[in-house]
Amino acid sequence: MTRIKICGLTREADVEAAVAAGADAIGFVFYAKSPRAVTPERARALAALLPPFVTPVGLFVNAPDAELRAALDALPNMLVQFHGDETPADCERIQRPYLRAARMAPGFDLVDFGSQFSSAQALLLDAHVDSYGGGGKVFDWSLIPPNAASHLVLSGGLNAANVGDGIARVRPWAVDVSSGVEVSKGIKSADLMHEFCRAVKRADAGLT
Ligand SMILES: O=C(O)c1ccccc1N[C@@H]1O[C@H](COP(=O)(O)O)[C@@H](O)[C@H]1O
Repeated sequence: MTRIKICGLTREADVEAAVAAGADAIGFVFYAKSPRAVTPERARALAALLPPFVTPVGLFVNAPDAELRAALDALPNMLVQFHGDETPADCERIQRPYLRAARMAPGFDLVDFGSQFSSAQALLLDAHVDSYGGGGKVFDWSLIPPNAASHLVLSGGLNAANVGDGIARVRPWAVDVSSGVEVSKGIKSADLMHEFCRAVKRADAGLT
């Protein structure tokens, strides 16, 4: 079963629709330069809507310690997604389970990256974009070496039309989507989230 993370939520209605669609994890972006950024207070209010077994995930890009700490304090059960240039020591210092984003491009050594971040719960594979992420860009999945990590989260430009192919080819532990279920940046579409989750279930059933 492929787990589903929907990232970059900013509105109560979108959180409720994502849960209804079947998301296993909901991402909150704590990166001020992102159009999807939320404050710790806002994320806490949104995360309060999550039922049991749906995980809040906090996304950070090279966050100063004080910002990181404020968000971690506001959401004590949040899984952390490091999406910038954080070192293994930066990631381990917070003493929380974390995902480490790898920005995939030709020549990137994912096996070496994975061994540096062996304490990560999973590697999240995203396309290399100047803005760090959320760019809706698909990377070349053939860049993923076999056995790159025990748990991979496939992301980068996924949508209902291509996620089945991604699952069939990469066999990830989870998929992560942001722009592919949006009507505009930070504003999700309930219909697109449902279509995306249905496409994942179809792929899991071998129907694509
Ligand atoms: O969503 C953002 O604004 C963002 C900003 C900085 C780093 C990562 C960001 N989002 C993550 O990017 C990937 C791919 O998103 P998309 O589906 O291609 O739009 C995903 O993991 C988001 O969590």
